[in-house]
Amino acid sequence: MTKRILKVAVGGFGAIGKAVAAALDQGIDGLELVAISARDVTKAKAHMSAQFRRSYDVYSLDALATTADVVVECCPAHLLDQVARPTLEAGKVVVVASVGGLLDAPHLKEIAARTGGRILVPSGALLGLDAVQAAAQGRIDSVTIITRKPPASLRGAPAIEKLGLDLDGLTDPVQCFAGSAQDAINGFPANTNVAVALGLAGIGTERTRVEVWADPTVDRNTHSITVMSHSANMTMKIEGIPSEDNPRTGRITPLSVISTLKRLTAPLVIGA
Ligand SMILES: NC(=O)C1=CN([C@@H]2O[C@H](COP(=O)(O)OP(=O)(O)OC[C@H]3O[C@@H](n4cnc5c(N)ncnc54)[C@H](OP(=O)(O)O)[C@@H]3O)[C@@H](O)[C@H]2O)C=CC1
Ligand SMILES: O=C([O-])CC(=O)C(=O)O
Repeated sequence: MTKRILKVAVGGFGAIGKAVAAALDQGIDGLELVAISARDVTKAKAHMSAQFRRSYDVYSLDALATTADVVVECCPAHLLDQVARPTLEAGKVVVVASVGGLLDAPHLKEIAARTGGRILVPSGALLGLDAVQAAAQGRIDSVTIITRKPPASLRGAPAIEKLGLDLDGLTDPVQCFAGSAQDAINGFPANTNVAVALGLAGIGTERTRVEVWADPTVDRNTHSITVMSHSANMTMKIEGIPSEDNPRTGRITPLSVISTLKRLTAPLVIGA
């Protein structure tokens, strides 16, 4: 019997999308890149012809599902629905990077339940979601995530604009937010997807406590997590190196997406 090859499309060609597409272009057993989506099509084609083994078709976000079995969403969060809805309506798999966008789109889960489509959320820039989900099968008492980022990684966040914080002038760490993951994502839509993922894995985004710090003393996107539960207490920390393309996004995030894609066809799955 021949192994099934899954056709993959990548929606968004920024820090995550380019890295995921590049890995697929290099060749991953069981997966085939068939299309990408980009806002600037000319730039994307130039990138592919300079950096990739071959060039791939460029589709609009909402058309990716017509050509692929699995669509990777890695575009700005407000476009999540354009990628995910048609993919799920077709009963296919969407891998979501903009996890925060899921909070505004409960209908996506309903569509998936109706059609047999699936929404997969990789660990992204976080760690330990497997253990948090295991603990959530029993009783979790509290979940806290403290995010410290180099000031440049927070540039453009609506909460920073609202605070009027001069990120370039910071010499000491400044707490920019304390509250729930549900609220954090509104102020930091490109910085607290991890907090939303943690909330969805554990006790929900309302009960998951978040702090965000602009910290000129760190050069990594640092997330420290504490979970108190009936089965285990956890303290976890990840120091992600910001990517060259987009300092808001750590280098590990596209690697996490690739790991999720590989597990779709792998004969042995660890940490499932
Ligand atoms: N789950 C997690 O742990 C993490 C999640 N994220 C989230 O993942 C998402 C992607 O992140 P990242 O790759 O860093 O973001 P980038 O901004 O680097 O890339 C997004 C890409 O989408 C493109 N785009 C914009 N509009 C369209 C459109 N209409 N059609 C096709 N493409 C479009 C942008 O093009 P252009 O640049 O030309 O506008 C850009 O290239 C974000 O929502 C981010 O917040 C990020 C880090 C961690
Ligand atoms: O890379 C990171 O540190 C995480 C991030 O931006 C996010 O969760 O949105």
